[in-house]
Amino acid sequence: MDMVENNMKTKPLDKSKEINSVPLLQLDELSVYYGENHAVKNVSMPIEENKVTAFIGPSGCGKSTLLRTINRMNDQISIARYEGNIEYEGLNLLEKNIDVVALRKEIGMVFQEPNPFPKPIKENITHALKFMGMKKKDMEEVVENSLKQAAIWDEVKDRLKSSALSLSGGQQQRLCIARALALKPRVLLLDEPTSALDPISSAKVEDLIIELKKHYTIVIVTHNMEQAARISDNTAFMYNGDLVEFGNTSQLFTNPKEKRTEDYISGKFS
Ligand SMILES: Nc1ncnc2c1ncn2[C@@H]1O[C@H](COP(=O)(O)OP(=O)(O)OP(=O)(O)O)[C@@H](O)[C@H]1O
Repeated sequence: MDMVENNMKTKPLDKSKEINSVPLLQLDELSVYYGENHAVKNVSMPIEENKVTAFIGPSGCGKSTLLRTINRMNDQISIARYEGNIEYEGLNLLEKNIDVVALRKEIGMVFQEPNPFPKPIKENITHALKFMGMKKKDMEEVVENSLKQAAIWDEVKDRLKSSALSLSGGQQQRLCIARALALKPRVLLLDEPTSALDPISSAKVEDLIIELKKHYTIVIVTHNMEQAARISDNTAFMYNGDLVEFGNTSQLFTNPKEKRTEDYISGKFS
């Protein structure tokens, strides 16, 4: 996908936080400010391809800000500004000339509250495809495939013309995931995608995330440490804007290197 006017080279990266494979995204000395508030402080970490990376940490530590910076959602906040690099395919995604619309197709996002359009189920998928000029017969295939990938096809295939708002919260969230998948992203950013759902719906979304990582790279913000332990391969623990510890999830949960990580995962503070 062509996301820039001119191809550009990024400066050499700090590889100190790198893990075994070549990462799809590399965050390098990334800082995000809201006015004077330094919300994310010099974060460097890799995001591996076809893995689930979880961001955990107490409320206000900068998890969502970090997530939203990856596909430039924070551009919509006038007082937000950032420094550093997010390297992806040889580009720095924070450069001004990045086409953020193309970027958000390639790095899609699903939010905490399911937010389907108040339109028929099928139109939730086809809405963006129409704008992209896709032919009707190609759309049928994309609708079916993306609903199947989001593990909701069997539940909706006979009611595609019903309003998306007639679905349960968990079904709505899987529809939102299908809507993001229809744009053929490489990366999915999930901001607490199960926190508004009941346990059964949450479990379905967790199963779906594990299935989706075969084809997509997933980054998830979660307050739920059991969830991070269950579904993620790598975990970043943040505290007060700092990346305190990053590493393999089972290692971080069973043998954390930092005292603050240990205190957080053992429930000494929340
Ligand atoms: N739109 C905004 N405008 C100004 N400041 C913001 C904005 N969004 C977040 N912040 C500030 O940035 C810091 C980090 O917030 P952020 O929402 O990223 O944390 P979080 O770890 O995701 O929290 P939570 O778990 O409660 O969602 C906080 O100090 C917060 O007040």
